[in-house]
Amino acid sequence: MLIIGIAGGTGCGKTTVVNQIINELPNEEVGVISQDSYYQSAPHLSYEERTKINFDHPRAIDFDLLMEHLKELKKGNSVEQPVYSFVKHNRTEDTILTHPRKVMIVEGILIFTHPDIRELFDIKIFVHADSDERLIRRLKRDIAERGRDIDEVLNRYQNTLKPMHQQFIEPTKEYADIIIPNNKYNTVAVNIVRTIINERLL
Ligand SMILES: Nc1ncnc2c1ncn2[C@@H]1O[C@H](COP(=O)(O)OP(=O)(O)O)[C@@H](O)[C@H]1O
Ligand SMILES: O=c1ccn([C@@H]2O[C@H](COP(=O)(O)O)[C@@H](O)[C@H]2O)c(=O)[nH]1
Repeated sequence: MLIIGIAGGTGCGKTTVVNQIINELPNEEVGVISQDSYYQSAPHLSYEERTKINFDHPRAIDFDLLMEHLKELKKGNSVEQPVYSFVKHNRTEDTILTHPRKVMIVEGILIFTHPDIRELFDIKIFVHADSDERLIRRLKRDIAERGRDIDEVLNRYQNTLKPMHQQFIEPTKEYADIIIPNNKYNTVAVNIVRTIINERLL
């Protein structure tokens, strides 16, 4: 199994890049795991309390479960990937049965901060977009898709997202084998990664 890690700050375009990469690849050969599915479950907290969680700190992620699932997939076993609700800020009751594939792509803002998880990646890719681009994209996306308003996004950006990005996410760029500039859609980079995957699938 080839495991590719794709990291980068919120709004840099990780999910979009992954979708572009896997589009046109046979879906029985390539699977995706999203770090977002592994936000800690917090059913004991009220909605109000959950809105105050710092979701951009590594402790917000259930890395133990993510590690366990990646190891199981590597062994050839299927896992139940949790489903997370950004609207409720909580893990849902649902899971997605995820089967091992020849190529597994793992994407998320903090996946390169965890040394043992970093070790599992055969290829590490960091997607870069400037912080103003990322903020604009995040504003539009979170208002359109994640039930937020402009104040929520800007407050979170100033209070946690920006400092956490600088402390935890940006420094992990140094672990990357490939850095994809993504201020604009980068079809050349997407095609290069797809070529690498296709070679593995031959
Ligand atoms: N290169 C790009 N140029 C303009 N908009 C983009 C680009 N890549 C992604 N987007 C848009 O920005 C938003 C955030 O992208 P997304 O892929 O969800 O980022 P991430 O997964 O890194 O948070 C989405 O609405 C997406 O359509
Ligand atoms: O309940 C939540 C959990 C996370 N977030 C934010 O999501 C991003 C990471 O997801 P991307 O898809 O990479 O943008 C992170 O910056 C958290 O702040 C949230 O808003 N609510």
